Order: sequence, then C-alpha cells, then structure tokens
Amino acid sequence: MASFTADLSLIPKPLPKTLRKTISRVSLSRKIVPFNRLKAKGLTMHVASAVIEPKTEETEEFLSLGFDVVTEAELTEKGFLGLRKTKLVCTVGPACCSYEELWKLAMGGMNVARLNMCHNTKEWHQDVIRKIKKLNSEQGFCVSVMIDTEGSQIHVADHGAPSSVKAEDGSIWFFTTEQFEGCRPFTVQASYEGFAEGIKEGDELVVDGGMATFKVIERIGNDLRCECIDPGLLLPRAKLSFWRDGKLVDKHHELPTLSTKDWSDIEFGISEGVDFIAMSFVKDADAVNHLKNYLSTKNKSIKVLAKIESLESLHKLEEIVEASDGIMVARGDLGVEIPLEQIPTVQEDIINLCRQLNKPVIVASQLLESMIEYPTPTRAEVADVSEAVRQYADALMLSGESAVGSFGEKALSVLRMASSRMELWSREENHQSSVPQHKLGISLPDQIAEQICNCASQMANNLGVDAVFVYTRHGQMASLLSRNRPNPPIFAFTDEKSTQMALNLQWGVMPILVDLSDDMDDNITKTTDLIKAKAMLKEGDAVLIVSDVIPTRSTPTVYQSLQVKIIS
Ligand SMILES: Nc1ncnc2c1ncn2[C@@H]1O[C@H](COP(=O)(O)OP(=O)(O)O)[C@@H](O)[C@H]1O
Ligand SMILES: C=C(OP(=O)(O)O)C(=O)O
Ligand SMILES: [K+]
Ligand SMILES: [Mg+2]
Repeated sequence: MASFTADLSLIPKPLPKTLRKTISRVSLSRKIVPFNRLKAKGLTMHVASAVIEPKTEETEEFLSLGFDVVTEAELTEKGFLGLRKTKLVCTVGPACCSYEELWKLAMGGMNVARLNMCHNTKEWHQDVIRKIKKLNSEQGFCVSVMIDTEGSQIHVADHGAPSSVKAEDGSIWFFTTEQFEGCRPFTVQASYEGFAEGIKEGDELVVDGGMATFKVIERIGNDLRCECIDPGLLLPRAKLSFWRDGKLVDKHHELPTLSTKDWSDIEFGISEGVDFIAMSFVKDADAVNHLKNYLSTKNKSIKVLAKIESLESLHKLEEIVEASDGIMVARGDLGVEIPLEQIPTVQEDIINLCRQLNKPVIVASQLLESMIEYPTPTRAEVADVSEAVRQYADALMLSGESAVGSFGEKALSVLRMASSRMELWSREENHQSSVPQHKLGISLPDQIAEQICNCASQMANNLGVDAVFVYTRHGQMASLLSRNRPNPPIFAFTDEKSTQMALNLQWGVMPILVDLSDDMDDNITKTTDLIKAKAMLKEGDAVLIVSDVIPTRSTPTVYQSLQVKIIS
C-alpha cells in the first residue's frame, strides 16, 4: 500500500542560515505535489532538513577516499557556488605529454585527457595514459581518459613539405592516392584510395572547409588534376571535401565508421582501461550500437561518445544521440561539411537535444585556436567559449591549443575563467529556470527518478542550499540532476570507479568514490563526515540529499534530503 509523507516539521529549528533567508517563500508542498499522483503506485516521499554537525573522529577513514584534489582546493577557496560547473577536456600531444606537463594541466582543472589515435604511436599513447593514471593514484587527481578513433576522414596524407605549402591562384595540382618516396612538386597525396571515385570534371575540391579551393579539370584513374581557384595554404593532414553545384558530395557513406585500425585502437583502449571512446565520423545509431554491444560482451563499462562532424550525422542526429553515451560537437570537420555560418546554430541545437535526451555534450575545436601561437586569446575566441558555456554545454575541449601549442596551460586557464564568469552571470540572470520539459522515463522507476531530480533541482535553487548530494551506482540520478543545471554543485557519491570517471564529463557533477552500503543513513553520515572532515562543509551549510536507495532508518537531524521509497 502507498504511503506519502512530506513532513516539513522535520526541518530543524533554528533554521540553517541559508534556509532562513528563503523559508518564507519556500513552497515545499507545491513542489512535491507531482509525487502525490504517484501515491497510488506505492511511493513514499520523505522531506527532511537539518544542520550539518561538526567534525567527528570517525571521519579519518574517509580522508583518503577518491575526491579530486583540484576540486577540493577550489571548493575551499571559493565555496560551493564558486565551483566551476563546465568540464574541461584537453587533447594531449607532444607539447604536454611529460609527467610534469600533464600534472600542470591536471592542476589547471583538466577533467578529461583526450588522445586522438590519428596521431602518434600506440607506445606513445600508452605512455601518456599510464602517466595520467599515475597522477590520479599518486597525486589525488581524478582525470578521465578519452581516446578518439581515427575514423574515415579524407585528408592530405602528404603535400611534400614538413609544414604548409601555398597554392597560388591558377596553379595546377595533382591529387593522388599513389604512395611515393620523396617530394613531387604540385602533388598532394590523399589518404583514401577511393578518393577520386565518382568525382567529375567541374567538381570543386575544398581544403579545410575553405582554406583553399580547386576545380577538377580532369580525372586520370585515381588521380585528379585540379586548378587552384581560391588560393590558400595546404597544411599537414588538411581535410578534403568535394562539392558539386553548391552541394557536398558525400564520400563518408562509402567508408566504414570503424576501420581495422580503429578496432585495433579500441582493443588498445580496452586493455589500457580508458574511460571514453569517441567515435569519429559516426553516420548513424548502428555504428554506435555496434561498438556498445561489443564493449558489453567484453564486460566493459567504457562510455561511447559520438562525434558529430559530418552532414550525414546531422541528418540522423536524434538516433545517434539516443544511442550514444555522449556527444562531441566536432566543429573542425563539421565546418568542412556545412557552411561555417551554420555552425553556431547547429551547435546550440545539438546541445539542446543532448540536454533533452540527457547525454553529456562536448564543444570542440578552435575554441582558442590563436593561442596555439599567441599567449592571449582573441576577443572573438573568448566570446565563442562563453557562448558554449551560456548554452550549457557539459564540457569544452582544447585541441591543438594543448596538444601542440606553446600556451596550453594558459589556454586552459582562459577556459576556466571564462566558464566561471559566464556560469555566475547565468545564475544571476536566473537562466537556469528553463528546466527541460521533455520527459525521458518510460518505466515508472525511471519516471520517478527523473521527477525527483527535476523537483530536487528546483528545490535546491529555491531554498538556496549549498550543495546537492546524490548517491548513485550507475550515475543515472547524478546525470538527471545535472540535466537541470541547478545552482549548487552536485556531489555524486558512487562505489563504482567507472561511474566516477564517466561523471567527470557532466556539468556540475563532482564525482566521489566511496564505499556505499545498503544503509542509506549510514552512507549519508559517512559522506557528510568525509566532506566535513575536509573542511568543505561547515556548521549551518545546507545540503539537499537525493538518492534512489531505500533508507532503513530515519535520522532527520543530520541532513536535508528528498528521498523517495517504492514499497513493493
Ligand atoms: N598524439 C599526438 N601526437 C602528435 N601530434 C598531435 C597529437 N595529438 C594531436 N596532435 C597535433 O595537434 C593538432 C590538434 O589535434 P586534434 O585535436 O586531434 O585535431 P586534428 O587531428 O583534427 O587536427 C593535430 O593537428 C596534430 O598536429
Ligand atoms: C574534434 C574533431 O575531430 P578530430 O580532431 O579528430 O578531427 C573535429 O573535427 O573538430
Ligand atoms: K579523429
Ligand atoms: Mg574531426
């Protein structure tokens, strides 16, 4: 039989400082009315609130538990509301691959280290992954590892010079798939042997989304003879695309999403224990499902991210987002396939869809491109970064800025500062009120989880609590809270290492690894003690506690919480 309680008398007197300010307009009963409808389904809801008690002796055993040292320092310095919510991903390359350089990035707030398998050797990648794991275990960081598959990109394999070559207006060039030694002037090697197939005289060959443009004059077997009609630079690995009558000629559909090399890189990622695999040039949900199924047969909880970087992936966006564990807006290649002026709106649409469907989303490429060479960003770059934060992306990514740039650490600090500033502004402007309306849950327990998280986020904002605590095994409740982008940070306590590492990518979630027991009260006591012992909670702080684990006894004097129990 159902039981329903919303016991406001459990809120202690005197009220915590933060509650005292807002209690007159707290409409707890109104907030929880939706649950009333679930009453008949066998639910118990219990609302309680109290003051955090001072430090106790028993807390020592939790001191060594998994909480990122950088977040901890930030929290001590800036308080709960000052914690940065937007997550930061850094591409690791030759400019930042030493232990010390990686340490600096970790100190600078890198949440996820990304390794693009397009570049360098497996040994090199292995060395970097091991250094990151060592930093985590020895220095107390919590940095997740992501690898990107190479995918089937059509690009320049060699243009005969170590850096760039200039293509002059009217000059004649050969694009070939033939492999040869040494340098042939005006000859560019393309990466894919089917490169010229289906290409006709008069088609346009666009380099790097407009860096230079050629007109196809003649097709000779696998070679194309072209005339440069818009001069520009040919960079190493420049991206190539074909256009006919103003429309993209789709070459991706001919190519497999995962090549033999990609599968070998995936095996490598599995054996090195990476946390995320980002799939390049995903065409549809099948590709994502294929990899996810493969990983599940191997019993691996590695998260699969889909990179949206082709026109085709935009056409199937919804099914791809549904199928994947997260999305990367890979603006570099996307800008080759769609006109650049469409990127800003496409980015916002993808971010909104991801939030609706509750998938984390990374905005990537050229965020601070000029910082590869210069120590300060352009105003336009800072505006671009801030815009992605305003749109509530989960994460921002550095590419060349950290991988090969001279100012990677500084670029990371620009991301950090710009996100903190924009987050504060959004909060003050109360932009967070636009809670997603889309309903995700199908089964009743899923619907309940979703509704609890929606209401909890509103309550957290309305009450002005300092933090939200969530107890989660697979990260679902934490991510549903994050989806609402609440004002206070979300501390997600989990006993699954893979959940902790996956939550690193989610907006506003601070994942913490602890032993969880079936006794919820015990968990709550343990974890509040942990945070308190680290001097991150003090007397009078208010915490909203969310969990889908059934409590076994009631201890209304140590927390404010929102708990739902399903009685079978
Ligand atoms: N592991 C690596 N080894 C050497 N160079 C790298 C590595 N990773 C990245 N880079 C360099 O950094 C640049 C940016 O990297 P990335 O974000 O992977 O973008 P992309 O490959 O699309 O250019 C690359 O063009 C490449 O020059
Ligand atoms: C992130 C991207 O992918 P990659 O760096 O692998 O080309 C991109 O295209 O923007
Ligand atoms: K790639
Ligand atoms: Mg790409």
